[in-house]
Amino acid sequence: MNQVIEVRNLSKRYGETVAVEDLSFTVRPGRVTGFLGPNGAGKSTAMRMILGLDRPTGGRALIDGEPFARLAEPLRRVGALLETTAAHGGRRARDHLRWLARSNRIPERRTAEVLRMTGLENAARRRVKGFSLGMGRRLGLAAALLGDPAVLLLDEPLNGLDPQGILWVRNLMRDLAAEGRTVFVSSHLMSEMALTADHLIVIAEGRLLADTTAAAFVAANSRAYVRIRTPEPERMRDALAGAGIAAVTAPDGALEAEGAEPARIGELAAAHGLVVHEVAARESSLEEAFMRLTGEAR
Ligand SMILES: Nc1ncnc2c1ncn2[C@@H]1O[C@H](COP(=O)(O)OP(=O)(O)OP(=O)(O)O)[C@@H](O)[C@H]1O
Repeated sequence: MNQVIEVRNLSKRYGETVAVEDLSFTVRPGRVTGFLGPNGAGKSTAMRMILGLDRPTGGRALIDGEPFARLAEPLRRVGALLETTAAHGGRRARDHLRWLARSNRIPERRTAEVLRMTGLENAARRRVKGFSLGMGRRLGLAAALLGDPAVLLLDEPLNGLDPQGILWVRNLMRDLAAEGRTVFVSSHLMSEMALTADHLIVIAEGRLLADTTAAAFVAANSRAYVRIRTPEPERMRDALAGAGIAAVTAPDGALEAEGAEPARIGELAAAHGLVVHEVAARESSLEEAFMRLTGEAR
């Protein structure tokens, strides 16, 4: 079993709306792959097609070389958490999992294991309709883990979780990948994925924008610079240029200089008799880089 998710020229249209357009990528085991895109980018639609819940208008998605619909006992091969994953509200958490286990010939003792893994032991006998959003997500994860699957697809698993819950899910995903599983997780937050994912697949408006390691994305998109505020920006810019330091003007009129430390800039200002109101080392955020990248798609 190679545990690879393969998406080839996948497209989906809803009437006039293009949800996914000619998307191709491969998701490999042993690492967390983040599936990133702004709201409405087509992440959920692509995941639903991989899981055989939506029919593509073009292309195909394969898991272990087969369409999901052809996998025998799918819960034992692929665990999925979708934004719409729901349990019957009147059911108790444990009974919901037992019912799922029975339908996939999964031993009943596994339900206690996944309830423990997801921190729901004490809620096992509670009815699902009384669950908080975070507990519902935990129950969804418990269901995804039930069949001990080698492939996991998680659609926005961090939504609705408190900081503790976010940390817990992040560690869980990393552990699952370290065990050699394929972990494919969608998010609209770059900052979150930079902390969790080893590899990134970025889409906007249904199209692929980047397929890269998270480290390469961070290196390519984080920019260190020094922000300088002065009443004489033109003279400051000349002084910087004279020292071979390039600077650009920010929308608020401050200068942003690259390739020099704040101390060097302070010394230059003093040497030229320039008044400065601010000299600060800054780094552009990944969220900005992500917005630039996905914004350019428009
Ligand atoms: N059943 C549907 N009928 C019509 N249009 C749909 C349907 N499902 C999705 N769409 C449209 O397809 C596009 C992609 O939606 P999708 O939910 O896949 O995006 P997403 O990246 O998962 O966004 P989000 O982060 O908001 O969940 C959107 O324009 C959406 O309105």
